Amino acid sequence: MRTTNALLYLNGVSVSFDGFKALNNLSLAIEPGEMRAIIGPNGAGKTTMMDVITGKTRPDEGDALFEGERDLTKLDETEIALLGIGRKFQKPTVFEMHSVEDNLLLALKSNRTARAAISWKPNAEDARRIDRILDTIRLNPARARLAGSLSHGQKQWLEIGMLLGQEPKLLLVDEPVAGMTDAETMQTAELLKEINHEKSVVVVEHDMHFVRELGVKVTCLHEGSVLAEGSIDQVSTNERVVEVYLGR
Ligand SMILES: Nc1ncnc2c1ncn2[C@@H]1O[C@H](COP(=O)(O)OP(=O)(O)OP(=O)(O)O)[C@@H](O)[C@H]1O
Repeated sequence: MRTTNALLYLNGVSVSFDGFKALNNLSLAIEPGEMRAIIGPNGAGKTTMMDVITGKTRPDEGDALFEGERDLTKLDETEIALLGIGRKFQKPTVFEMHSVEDNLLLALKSNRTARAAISWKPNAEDARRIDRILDTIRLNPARARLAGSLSHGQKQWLEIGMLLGQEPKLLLVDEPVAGMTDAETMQTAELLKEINHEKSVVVVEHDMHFVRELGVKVTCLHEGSVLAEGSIDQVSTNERVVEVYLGR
């Protein structure tokens, strides 16, 4: 097996559905501490890539190495989550009838093994962690509110907070700003930049204002492989990217 210093290294990954190649020899490396934005037209393979990283989909070919040694293609979804890869899906799935704070407590609790979770009581350290997360996700003033009463954007932030409660090393975030107001979108960029001080992040997003605001390296996928990679200015002026994605 190859050795790599990358946190996440996809090498020649292919996935076919009924003969259709959703991923086609995809190679990509995310460095430790990096935040990467992934863009690309509908059907480019972004979700399938996330599914391979999280063990939901097994590739037909290729490796997916985490921290240089763990082959994600040999692990199941739970094992991959325990390794420190957390995923946030597009639609928020917070517990609407619980308070913001209790949602975060539940996330901390579910981070325990089933046996340890039964008798788990939050201690002072857990309380500090929840305070920190609430500050990061801008929901400290709303900590006692029912999650169901939050705006769509706030629910997305709460779910990002719940993900942080699991203490992942790498966060995968799928279209976080879809349906957000412009102000929420810009705040989400700030929030992810803060999170990136401590964690690596891969964010899939169509909103190019948001991607520009992130100010990170961008990868454009097309037909299951990398079409272009570089700064937002390099990628957004790439002729092929304009042709297949931005110019539509
Ligand atoms: N389980 C499946 N069975 C059959 N085809 C699938 C399956 N999952 C994905 N595909 C196909 O694979 C291709 C890649 O899909 P994928 O969802 O990864 O793209 P995407 O880049 O995430 O698109 P979007 O921006 O619309 O979310 C699409 O053509 C899709 O129809």
